[in-house]
Amino acid sequence: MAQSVLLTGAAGRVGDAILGGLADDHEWRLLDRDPPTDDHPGEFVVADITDGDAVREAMDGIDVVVHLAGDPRPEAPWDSVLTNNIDGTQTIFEAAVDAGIETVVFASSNHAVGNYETDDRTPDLYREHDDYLLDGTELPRPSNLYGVSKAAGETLGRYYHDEHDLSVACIRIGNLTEGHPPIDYERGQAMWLSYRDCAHLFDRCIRADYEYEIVYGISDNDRKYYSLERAREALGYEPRDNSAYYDGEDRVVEPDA
Ligand SMILES: NC(=O)C1=CN([C@@H]2O[C@H](COP(=O)(O)OP(=O)(O)OC[C@H]3O[C@@H](n4cnc5c(N)ncnc54)[C@H](O)[C@@H]3O)[C@@H](O)[C@H]2O)C=CC1
Ligand SMILES: O=C1O[C@H](COP(=O)(O)O)[C@@H](O)[C@H](O)[C@H]1O
Repeated sequence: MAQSVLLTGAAGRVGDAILGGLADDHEWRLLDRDPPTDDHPGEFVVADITDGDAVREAMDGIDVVVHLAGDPRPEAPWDSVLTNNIDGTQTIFEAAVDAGIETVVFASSNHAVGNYETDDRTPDLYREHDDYLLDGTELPRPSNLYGVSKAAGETLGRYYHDEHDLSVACIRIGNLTEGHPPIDYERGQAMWLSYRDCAHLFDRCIRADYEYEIVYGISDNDRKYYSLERAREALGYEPRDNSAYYDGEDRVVEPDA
């Protein structure tokens, strides 16, 4: 069933992938502190996610919040992730409770668990023969302060689920790259998320019934070290892309990819 969705961070890359695939599938209200530069579906609210009043107003009549807004830089400094990623995400969850929203989907990151990639595991971890898999039940092990902020967002989601009954899905997104997997970057190929798999995954998060979930958001890459089992089971995610279908440059080597 089509839902009424508030998409924060709508002017960014993940927002672009989601709207590129799902513009006609839901009723969209878009929010970003940057005004739109292109055509977009639905209403566009220019606001900062740390502005509780503006965020609460933007949630009026909304069923599902997809929360992408934040500082996405792995090297982002503490003051920025504290404000945009931690305070901003808490503002979103609190406003969602006030507005009677049922479901919040949170854009977490591979960097929440980046320090499982220890020297003794890499680079084999990024290769097809290696069978080490993280499955979403492991403790956070952030690789930078940005990753700390994403682990904090997941914990905020856990709290707002347990105390306020929100349904929350945290998606540990890998490396979203348009058109083809990252070139000359094994880690990026292991955690590649194609645009169409990204749109499909967020569609499943919008439509499925769940309590609190942490899942990995990557395509079905042969090189993967993140399990997709929970995303398949809890959300019905069925990825179609695989970085192995490319030749390491930008050419498709599988005819049906
Ligand atoms: N692109 C990727 O491969 C990955 C992205 N993510 C997460 O997905 C989310 C979206 O990432 P991208 O689209 O790549 O980043 P982006 O920088 O392209 O988009 C983020 C958007 O959020 C907006 N924004 C930032 N702070 C805001 C604030 N305080 N109030 C209102 N709007 C604000 C920005 O204006 C921007 O349009 C981020 O939370 C990021 O951490 C996680 C893992 C991988
Ligand atoms: O969380 C994120 O992760 C991706 C992939 O990380 P990288 O260190 O391999 O580049 C990153 O591109 C994106 O900007 C970030 O938000």
